[in-house]
Amino acid sequence: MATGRTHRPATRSRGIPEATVARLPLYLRALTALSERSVPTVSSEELAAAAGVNSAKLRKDFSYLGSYGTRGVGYDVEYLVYQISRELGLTQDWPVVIVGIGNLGAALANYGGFASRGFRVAALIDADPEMAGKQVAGITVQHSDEMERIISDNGVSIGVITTPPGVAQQVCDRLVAAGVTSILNFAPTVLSVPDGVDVRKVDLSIELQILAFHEQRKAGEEAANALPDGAVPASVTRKESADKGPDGDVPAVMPA
Ligand SMILES: NC(=O)c1ccc[n+]([C@@H]2O[C@H](COP(=O)([O-])OP(=O)(O)OC[C@H]3O[C@@H](n4cnc5c(N)ncnc54)[C@H](O)[C@@H]3O)[C@@H](O)[C@H]2O)c1
Repeated sequence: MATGRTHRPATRSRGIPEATVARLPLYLRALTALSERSVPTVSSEELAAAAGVNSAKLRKDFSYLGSYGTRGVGYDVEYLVYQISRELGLTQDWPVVIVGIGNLGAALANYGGFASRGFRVAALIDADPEMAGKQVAGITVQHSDEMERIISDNGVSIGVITTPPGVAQQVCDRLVAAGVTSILNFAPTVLSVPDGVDVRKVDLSIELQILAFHEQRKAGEEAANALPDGAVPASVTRKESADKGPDGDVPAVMPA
């Protein structure tokens, strides 16, 4: 769901392209489901379908891991889970801090899925003195005055920003100065970071706007199909042209 990009070259240090890295979590999710059902091996076609990826792309991706499968048998599920987890750095514990413990920050803190994937919520930080000392998801919220000490004490390298957008850059700057080198940003703002810091942005409203665009297009196609050959649906034409950007050929999907 992350829609952002990382501030890194397209190829990682060990020669794995960024696009392959982005697909590894999809394979891992599908493989984990197979592992939970005690399925021992899987063909590239089955795994590609489960991960929603083209099977030729999957084979190419796995070749970067040095995993080629066995003809007629497929890939060993457990070994691939291990290989991908190792490649993604998930075989080690990653302490994470969440900054901004409002609706979203508290919901993320309460989400059990992070810990099972190797991400431990080490601290919750908020600027509101009323929030400091409160328990959220069994963790005591700490005041943002303590941010630098908390990051250093817990060896945190990943920070999650769920503050209002107006303060997100300032929070990001403090996180980076304190030693955080990866940021997951939920605030609808573009963050500037120095080289060596990765930022991923999650924005559900942009995802919804893209879906709205596709819904509108499908509705237009249905209306066109319902008309006799050659006729143009006037209302749809008007709506589409009104929603196009300045170039005329791109939808005006505005950032949140
Ligand atoms: N990415 C998405 O899909 C998505 C979805 C929902 C909300 N959001 C965004 O997430 C953010 C949080 O939304 P919310 O509904 O939880 O808001 P909220 O107002 O409930 O919570 C924000 C929290 O941040 C704290 N805060 C403010 N300034 C701070 C600072 N300088 N340092 C530390 N904490 C600070 C506030 O005290 C508050 O507890 C907003 O930017 C919102 O736009 C994103």
